[in-house]
Amino acid sequence: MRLYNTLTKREEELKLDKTVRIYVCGITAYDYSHIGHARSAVIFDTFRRYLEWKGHEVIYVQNFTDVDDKIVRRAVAENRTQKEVAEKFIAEYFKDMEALNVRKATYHPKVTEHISDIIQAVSELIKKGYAYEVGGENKDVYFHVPSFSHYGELSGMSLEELNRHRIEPDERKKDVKDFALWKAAKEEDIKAKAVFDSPWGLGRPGWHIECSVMAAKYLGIPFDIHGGGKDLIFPHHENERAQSYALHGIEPVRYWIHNDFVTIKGEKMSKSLGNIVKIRDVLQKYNGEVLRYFLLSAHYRSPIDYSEESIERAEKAYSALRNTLELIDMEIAAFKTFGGGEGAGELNDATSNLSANFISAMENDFNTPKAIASLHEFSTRTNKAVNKGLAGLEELENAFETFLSLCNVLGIFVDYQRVPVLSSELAELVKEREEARREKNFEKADRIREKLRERGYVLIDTPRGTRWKLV
Ligand SMILES: Nc1ncnc2c1ncn2[C@@H]1O[C@H](COP(=O)(O)OP(=O)(O)OP(=O)(O)O)[C@@H](O)[C@H]1O
Ligand SMILES: [Zn+2]
Repeated sequence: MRLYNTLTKREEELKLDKTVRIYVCGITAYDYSHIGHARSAVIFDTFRRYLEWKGHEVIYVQNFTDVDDKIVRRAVAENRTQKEVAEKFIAEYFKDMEALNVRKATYHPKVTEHISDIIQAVSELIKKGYAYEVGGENKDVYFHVPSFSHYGELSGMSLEELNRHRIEPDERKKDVKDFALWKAAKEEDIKAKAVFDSPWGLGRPGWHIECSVMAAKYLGIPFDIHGGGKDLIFPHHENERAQSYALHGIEPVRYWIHNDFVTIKGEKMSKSLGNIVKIRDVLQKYNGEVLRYFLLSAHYRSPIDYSEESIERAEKAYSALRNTLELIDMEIAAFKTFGGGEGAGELNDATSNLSANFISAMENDFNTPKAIASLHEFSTRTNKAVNKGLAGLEELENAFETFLSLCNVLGIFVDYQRVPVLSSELAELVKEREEARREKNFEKADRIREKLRERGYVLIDTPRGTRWKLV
């Protein structure tokens, strides 16, 4: 599989062992999640599903930032604690993710549950000469950027550009680029109960150190893949790499993978711009799988623009795939109930093309829109073959299995309920009804239709005979 690596800035052949270790930055839990957050979650969940489908074991870690300025601000405004705010939005996040078929990670570590690991890492960075303390009773600790010679390589920023970014201004810093590993407690932090005891007094971790520490703890260093939205490349991932490299003395991550944004009228969806669409707002109107399909319908390294029209288009396309799945399944159930189904093998070619094209798209920088196009090509061909009565039982079963398993790789139709084979009693009724229709006894035909509906089946009349599905 080839993937674009942000660190080397080119596509590379992924070299993976049987076990693949992935870390993806999670949300800062201070508000409901929007569909920009959903994109990152869905893309990396799909990546995980694909690797598992290929036979890998995936250890997947996604953190929660549960202590941070924005959480503290909200807690103080609402007279609550940091923990209360974070716990609420973590629970809401899980609800949203469930609707999108985003599986739980192997581990979902939280910052507040790793304070002692973080303190240990910060102490070590000081000991190794990469970090320094400033201040009085409660101290700040900064990472000294000039002490790490590879700084800037991930984001590809020059020293000049880096010096222009005045993050965390503090005249006590030795260099403008230095960033916080540990932050001395402020009044607000104490109010929100967001402070911890440390060798530097009361305070809390800076943002970046959490990911270095939790990734190393759950995955070991180096690990295979680090993901996140592209807004995280700088400063978050640049700083994370610096910390981990300094701590472990080696390149900490083998492949850095970043997704582009969900935009709205061409602008990044973000809380600060006030143009967000919450996941749950979309779910009011659309099935979670439709939103998921929409998010996968663009290449992960291109922006995707959300609008009412674009999600509606996704819904139509999603339904077309679902209809084909059902069409195949109904045909299988009919053959299994009534016999017949010798086909000319017309579908076998469509199925093997589907497999080949889907895999080649995914292997080529995880091209989900191309993979989706291969599903639609298959769908068109299959609809034609089935409707013309050219598809036999064996080829249909083969087509069904392949099609569903590839859709499941994308995380759609994961709870698909098979169309059942009819019991001999119900099969007899269906035959009687066909007979009644031939005799133009529509009253009887309707009575039988009603009877089957009561038993949970909807009947569909086709030129090839009766088909049915679950109500
Ligand atoms: N519009 C977006 N499109 C795609 N991914 C996004 C978008 N906004 C955030 N992400 C990604 O979602 C994950 C969680 O982000 P985080 O909680 O830091 O966002 P945030 O800073 O609270 O969001 P916002 O940008 O709205 O303030 C990160 O991987 C981030 O890159
Ligand atoms: Zn992170």
